[in-house]
Amino acid sequence: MTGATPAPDLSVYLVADAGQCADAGRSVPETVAAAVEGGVSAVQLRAKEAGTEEFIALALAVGRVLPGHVPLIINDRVDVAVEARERGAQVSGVHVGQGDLAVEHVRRFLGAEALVGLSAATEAQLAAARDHPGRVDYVGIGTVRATGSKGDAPPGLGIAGLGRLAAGSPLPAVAIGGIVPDDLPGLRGAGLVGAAVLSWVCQAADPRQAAQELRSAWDQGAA
Ligand SMILES: Cc1ncc(COP(=O)(O)OP(=O)(O)O)c(N)n1
Ligand SMILES: Cc1nc(C(=O)O)sc1CCOP(=O)(O)O
Ligand SMILES: [Mg+2]
Repeated sequence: MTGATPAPDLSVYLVADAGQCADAGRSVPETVAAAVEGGVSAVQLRAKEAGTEEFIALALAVGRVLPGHVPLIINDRVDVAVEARERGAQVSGVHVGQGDLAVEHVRRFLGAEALVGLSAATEAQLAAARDHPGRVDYVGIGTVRATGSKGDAPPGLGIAGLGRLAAGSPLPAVAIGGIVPDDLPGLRGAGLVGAAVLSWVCQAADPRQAAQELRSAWDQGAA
């Protein structure tokens, strides 16, 4: 029997930022393991300051603490994703922004089965993502509100504005930027397939509890 690969669960999507984990005094694998216990369903590894070997080692270490059903997505660096896979890590895909390596090249390096995410913050970018020859699997739309976690983040759209953009997107859309648990029922109700979060988890005193709050808020949005 054949069947399409099931769509990954991006509902509570941790963007594990190496800088923020370090600032909080925790390793990235420690943060990720706690967050997965708390209910995170997808993990993106973001390490803006890391050298290439350091980033690959981090991907291998995070891969070791992730259960098989939680996809590991690498931020920006296709080379890191390819090499981490080569060394045995289960890397599901890569997330790129508008200024990063173009999706068709990401797809060429990672293959048809890979999960490729693209940031999109306008109707034009969403339309381009939909028609992209490299096939985009999901879009990340931001920001919900201003955030200190990304210097060049797009302006805050609010839940309603973000929901309007997502409603016009045929691709599954994940929200990002300034998200806290109280936002999740509204985002889910507006048609987003998930909420991507950095600081709420990475800077939390207790990342497991922070993730649990996100999980129960998302699940509550189904009621
Ligand atoms: C899920 C998700 N959405 C958007 C982004 C932002 O990506 P990008 O615009 O490339 O910015 P950086 O994260 O690379 O600074 C994301 N990472 N994840
Ligand atoms: C990585 C990133 N991308 C954004 C976008 O809008 O594309 S906002 C953002 C940072 C989100 O961090 P926090 O959850 O701490 O606000
Ligand atoms: Mg990027």
